Amino acid sequence: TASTVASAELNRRARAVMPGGNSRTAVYSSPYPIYVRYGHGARVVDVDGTERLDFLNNSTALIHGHAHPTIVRAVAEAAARGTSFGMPTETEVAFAEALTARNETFEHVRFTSTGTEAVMMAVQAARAHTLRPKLAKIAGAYHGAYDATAINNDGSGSLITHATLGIPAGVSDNTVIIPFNDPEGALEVLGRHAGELAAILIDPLPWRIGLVPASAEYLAALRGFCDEHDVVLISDEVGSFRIGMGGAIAEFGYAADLTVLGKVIAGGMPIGAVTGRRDVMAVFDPSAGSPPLPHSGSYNANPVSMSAGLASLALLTSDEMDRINGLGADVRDRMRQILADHTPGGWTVNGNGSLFRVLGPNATGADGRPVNAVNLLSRALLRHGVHIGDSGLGCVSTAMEPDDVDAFARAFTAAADDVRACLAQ
Ligand SMILES: Cc1ncc(COP(=O)(O)O)c(/C=N\OC[C@@H]2NC(=O)[C@H](CON)NC2=O)c1O
Repeated sequence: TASTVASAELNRRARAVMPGGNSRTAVYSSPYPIYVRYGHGARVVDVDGTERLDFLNNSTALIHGHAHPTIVRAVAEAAARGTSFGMPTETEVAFAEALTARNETFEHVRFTSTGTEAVMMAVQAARAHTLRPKLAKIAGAYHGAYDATAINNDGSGSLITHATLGIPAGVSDNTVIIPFNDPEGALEVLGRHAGELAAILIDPLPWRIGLVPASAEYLAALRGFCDEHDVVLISDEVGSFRIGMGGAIAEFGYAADLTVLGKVIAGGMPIGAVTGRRDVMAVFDPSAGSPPLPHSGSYNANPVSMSAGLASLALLTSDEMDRINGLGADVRDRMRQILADHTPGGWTVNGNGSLFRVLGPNATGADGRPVNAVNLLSRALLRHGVHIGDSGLGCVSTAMEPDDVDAFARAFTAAADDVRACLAQ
């Protein structure tokens, strides 16, 4: 097993100055995370010098892998001209044109620095447009750190409202929870709040529920309800936009009123975007005096993120999307076969396009205690030179070739054997 001494020492220093030594819950790992020294293409090298294949790619944001030369050049050239200004730049206009060209429902767009902010502004825009207070979201779905959405966002699927600690009733009372992929159940809940709903917020391929796609019947039911009651349908595609050239809900044959984007659209630089119907986006328009919904942010549309975005979208051609979606299907099939051949069963591999998520059984360890089999698998993969999320999330990047999928499969086989040895026989 590769040394992690340098990571342990860095974490000791980190704990002295940060809660748990951590700035981002999803990156935390006990007893300590592995610290990265640098990444290149499909690989990352840690501070102890160990190289691994990176199939997590920073929670799938790095669709072109690490330090892609075109993106590095775009970032460096932009930074050399100044990293941010109190005035707009041409790259903001060019990126807005490139992004809105990807889907005919993207009539107007507005930039933020994170997906969380974009979700927040989409919900606020829907409330300002409809002057209604309530937001409906899918039980279990994650939409970032905005408190109105940090309710029932842990993948549990329970319709019982449970909010992140400290969220006041004044916030959680305005968030309505609907079941996922249950058209009748969702319409029953929505019908009880019809006149008070500003928006229905969905992720068409929700991570925490297991990366299972929204069904056509479910999307049709929500679309129909929104049309009937003038409710804004918001598709949060921070993670799922990458499954098709126009995004996820378009791939599934439906259209949202607003779409929230992030991650891959800037290929590794901080980014978020709200895009959609011109009449809803008009709440942000300051040209008629003060806008109904003012929205600022020190780095909104900063030229470095905009330049990285132009480079990322230019690299995300239809051929490249088809290629990584093909590799994604191959990696999901390989994992299913390996788990079937090398473990006692109870595993599922879900995902669309270049995304995957491995779900495992509630297992018992050799010591008779319950174990999180997916966590065991992700740790075993780290020992065999591959990084995926500790919840089983991962993806293929455009920096990958079939040889990388072969190397992944070899490591996955060894990791599956390790997991089997850890489980009660
Ligand atoms: C659908 C969706 N909406 C909003 C966000 C927030 O964007 P951000 O502020 O740019 O991080 C995100 C951001 N990150 O998703 C991370 C992803 N989502 C998850 O639910 C899990 C986190 O749980 N361990 N693992 C992950 O890596 C998102 O996926």
